[in-house]
Amino acid sequence: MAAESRQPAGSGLYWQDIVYDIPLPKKQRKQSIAENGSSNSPNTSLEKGGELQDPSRTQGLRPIKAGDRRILNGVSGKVERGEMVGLLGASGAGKTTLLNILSARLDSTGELSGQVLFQGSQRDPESWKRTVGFVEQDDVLIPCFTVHETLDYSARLRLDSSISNEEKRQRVEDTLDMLRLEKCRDTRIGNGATRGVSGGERKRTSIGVELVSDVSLLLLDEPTSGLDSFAATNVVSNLKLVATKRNLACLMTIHQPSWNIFCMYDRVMLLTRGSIFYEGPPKKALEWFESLGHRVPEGVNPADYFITIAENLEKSDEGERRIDNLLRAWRENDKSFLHQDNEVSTPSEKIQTSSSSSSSSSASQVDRVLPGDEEEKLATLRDRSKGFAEKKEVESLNGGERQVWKSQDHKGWPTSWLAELRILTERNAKQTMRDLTTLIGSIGQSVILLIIIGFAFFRLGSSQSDVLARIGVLFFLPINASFAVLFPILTQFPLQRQVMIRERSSGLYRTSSFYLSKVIVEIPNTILQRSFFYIIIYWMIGLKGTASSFFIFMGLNYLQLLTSIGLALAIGAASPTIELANIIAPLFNVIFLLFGGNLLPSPPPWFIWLHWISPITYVYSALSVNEFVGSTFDCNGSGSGSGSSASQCYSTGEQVLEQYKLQRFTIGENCGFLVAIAFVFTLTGYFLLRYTGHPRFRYI
Ligand SMILES: Nc1ncnc2c1ncn2[C@@H]1O[C@H](COP(=O)(O)OP(=O)(O)OP(=O)(O)O)[C@@H](O)[C@H]1O
Repeated sequence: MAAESRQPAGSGLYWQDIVYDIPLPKKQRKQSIAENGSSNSPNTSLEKGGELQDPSRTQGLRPIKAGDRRILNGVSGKVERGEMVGLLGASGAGKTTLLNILSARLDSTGELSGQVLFQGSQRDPESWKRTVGFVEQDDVLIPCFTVHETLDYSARLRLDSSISNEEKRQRVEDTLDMLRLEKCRDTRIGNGATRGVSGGERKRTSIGVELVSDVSLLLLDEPTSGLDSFAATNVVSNLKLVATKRNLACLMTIHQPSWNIFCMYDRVMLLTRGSIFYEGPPKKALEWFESLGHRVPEGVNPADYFITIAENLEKSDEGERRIDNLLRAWRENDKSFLHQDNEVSTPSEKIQTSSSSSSSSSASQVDRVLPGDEEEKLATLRDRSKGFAEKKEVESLNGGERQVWKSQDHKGWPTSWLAELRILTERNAKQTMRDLTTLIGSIGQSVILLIIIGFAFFRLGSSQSDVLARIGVLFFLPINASFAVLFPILTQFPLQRQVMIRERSSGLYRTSSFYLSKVIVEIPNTILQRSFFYIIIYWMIGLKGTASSFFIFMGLNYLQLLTSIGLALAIGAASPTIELANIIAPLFNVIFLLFGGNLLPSPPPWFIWLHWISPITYVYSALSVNEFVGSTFDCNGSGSGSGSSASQCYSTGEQVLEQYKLQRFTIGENCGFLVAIAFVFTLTGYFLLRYTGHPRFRYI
């Protein structure tokens, strides 16, 4: 394949002959395979559509297989250090897919080929995550933190432990300054529920999160989407400044930019149907398209116009021919362009590249890779590109403007496991304490239930009806705790999990330190919140009342809280969204409730295991043993005994335990089971998080 022999090299990111095919939807796939014979045959039905849909024929790329759809058609390009390049195209053109391929974050669907080189070599999976900054379209930030705190945590987690705290603080200040975030440094990020920074400030904060470390390459997916034109211009002009100052290679996708923004790029790449139809300085695009007969009408934004003519919105044959011509013209130009320095050749003339796009024009010496597989040419190319990189570095230092940060070793983890744990625990604790809605909601719920349960079972005595009330309340308390613990954790965990996935994609920390920090914060938080409930309810209800039984009551409830925290973390780890978590959580609670008490006197044998894994089984049993052993009750004239009939009387607590089969295990044994269940649930959560929250990379 052509790509194998052409190896570009340079100071930035290069990609060559990227081809990406995905399977068609099931029905169309079946039909396509049926028409073409087998899934390994070339997709002839696509070829009938014309040259446009068969890039493999003209470009020497692999053919599209039956049942597949081509998303990217042999796309090549580059971004040099210090350069800001815009990737434009209509919706569905393949911009995000290309960005995902370049950042190595493409999912495992589809067949991918081509080459991506960074600074002359293939991307090294060991260091790539920390070399590239990737700003996703949707900001994943923690709403309760201020802009400064967000960047500060990012710096502490991203920067090497060899960098002093003072320098880390300085980098945060520099980043705030560079992205013009000074004015809102102490404003919270906010979300739909609480007002925070503006959309543009939020986006610049997301960019700052990546920039605070010394990434060499910044990829951004639609950083201006959802912003008004002022905020969008602001974001792009800031990025331009940062790319120059920090000598960053910066590539961003953008949808419908204003002409003003369009002209800010050093170079633009226009994409349609997975193929490039223009690449070069933005202003030269006017001449290029005019030479093809597409003069921008008066009053129309040229950037919009270029994208529109490469779309067949009218769904006509003429539209198809127009797109065909645009792609063919660029492909033909592209070939002659391979041998040009600083020039964009049009079919009718050669257009000298403007000197204003200095970085791209110098870079264009290595812009296109020489055809053929001659090693000598390749070596020359590498030398030229390295010379270019060195020259730029010297220029930057002489200029004094550029901000050169001490480079880190991008391999391995930035900080030690203990430092990760400390920073993440601090961040988690702060987040939990600041989530006032959840905190007030949980406390409010506890107070209401305290009043209702407390008065419903107020000061139980020793009558037979109070015996049943005691049994009832000892079953109800763990059930209530299970619901009360699960939901607050699950309202926070999915967002934290999302942040974790983003941060782990940048190689910031290990899953174990993140997860342990969560456990460390949740245990005291839950225990503190629930303690006042247990203390008050114990005395309101009038349970046994001895010191030892009170402390055992508290201890047993705490152990049950640990099982609920473990369950919440396991559900949260497996649920990508709050919605899913809120569907799964009640399911477990209801199952544990149903099989954990006396609701089913004899559970079906094939469900008996649910009885044994339910924490309610053990806590209910232990609470009952704690309450009833040694207690005596009034019979009020009814006969004593251990029978189950309503007329029978329980005169001792032991009779109650026997009747309800609650004395199978001692309190100590029940505690052992609860500890084991809490441990298994928590550990399951860890493995689920490791599996579901594992960032996946795909290199070519
Ligand atoms: N894994 C996938 N499964 C199904 N379709 C996919 C997949 N990946 C990409 N596509 C399709 O590839 C095409 C290009 O998608 P991509 O997201 O790259 O477009 P885009 O140019 O970024 O569009 P937009 O500006 O709307 O985000 C779309 O038609 C999309 O549906």
